[in-house]
Amino acid sequence: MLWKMSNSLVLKIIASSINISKQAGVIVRDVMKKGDLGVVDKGINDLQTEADRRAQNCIITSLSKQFPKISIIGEETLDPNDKIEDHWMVTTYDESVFKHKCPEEWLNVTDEDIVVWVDPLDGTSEYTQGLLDHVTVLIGLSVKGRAIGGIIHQPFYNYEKETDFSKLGRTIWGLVGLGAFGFTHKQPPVGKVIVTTTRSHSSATINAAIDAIKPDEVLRVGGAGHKVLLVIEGKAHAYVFPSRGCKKWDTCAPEGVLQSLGGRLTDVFGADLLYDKDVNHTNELGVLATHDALTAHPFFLSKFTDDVKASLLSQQQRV
Ligand SMILES: O=P(O)(O)O[C@H]1[C@H](O)[C@@H](O)[C@H](OP(=O)(O)O)[C@@H](O)[C@H]1O
Ligand SMILES: [Mg+2]
Ligand SMILES: [Mg+2]
Ligand SMILES: [Mg+2]
Repeated sequence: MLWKMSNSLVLKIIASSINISKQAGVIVRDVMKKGDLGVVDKGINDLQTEADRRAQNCIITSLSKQFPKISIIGEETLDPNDKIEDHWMVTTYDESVFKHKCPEEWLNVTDEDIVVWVDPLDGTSEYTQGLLDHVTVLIGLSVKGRAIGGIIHQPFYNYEKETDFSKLGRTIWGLVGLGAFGFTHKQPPVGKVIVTTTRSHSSATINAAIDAIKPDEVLRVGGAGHKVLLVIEGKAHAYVFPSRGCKKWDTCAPEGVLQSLGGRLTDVFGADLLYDKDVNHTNELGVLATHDALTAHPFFLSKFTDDVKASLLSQQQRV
């Protein structure tokens, strides 16, 4: 136990969150298997299911038990009287994380520096429509307001080939300074431009921004986590979303993983997203995520016209 105690707080949170995300994935699959999704309408085009509620209870209860002094912010507003089942409490670590040396920059991080952003089920609308590979569980780690790592658990990975529900799923994690694990990192094809964007929250501004890029292909899919997976697996060069609506819990884990691989996620103006505990939860000025911080990111940023930027600023002012 002593060797575990000597690990950095950052590695411990990641190692714990990996196992917690897998349990949340079990919950998400179980609710689907039972078939009663318990859908609640939270607003326009914004659903919550029993799986969102149970998975968030699992994640928050487990993380706050293990790390009582860190800040944890989850997407769902839950009933404090919800029943927490015993097996939702995860206290184990993914031991493989401790084979890595914590990057020096994260060695002295303290509880007060940390905010964990939790999206218990990203892609809820797609979950209710049976687009199961769009669904992820996101646990993002921010330190002093910046996303530095995270877990993207995809509970239905392989569902088109694998019929045994208990064998489904994969867990990708990353930490800036260390890299990302649990999948094969690929660069997107050279000589063409592929972008991914929303399938269910489109707008004239988003379409105008995509037209200006003149992409060879547009992948309209659900889930912020899923879109960033497309970028890190080389299926898209960029996730383009010049609109408000995406939240900090949608972007923190994907940003942490993407950055650990040399990619970048910013708003449409190229500014870093901030993840302090008192920050506005909405990414008001949109999201751009690209596979490469140095060349692709400036290229896509340069394609946002003044009209697209003005539209985002005017939406922000109306809030
Ligand atoms: O966790 P949920 O509510 O499913 O997260 C949403 C995001 O908030 C939303 O931005 C995404 O929109 P698009 O798919 O239209 O880009 C949605 O897919 C979910 O990830
Ligand atoms: Mg939601
Ligand atoms: Mg989400
Ligand atoms: Mg969600």
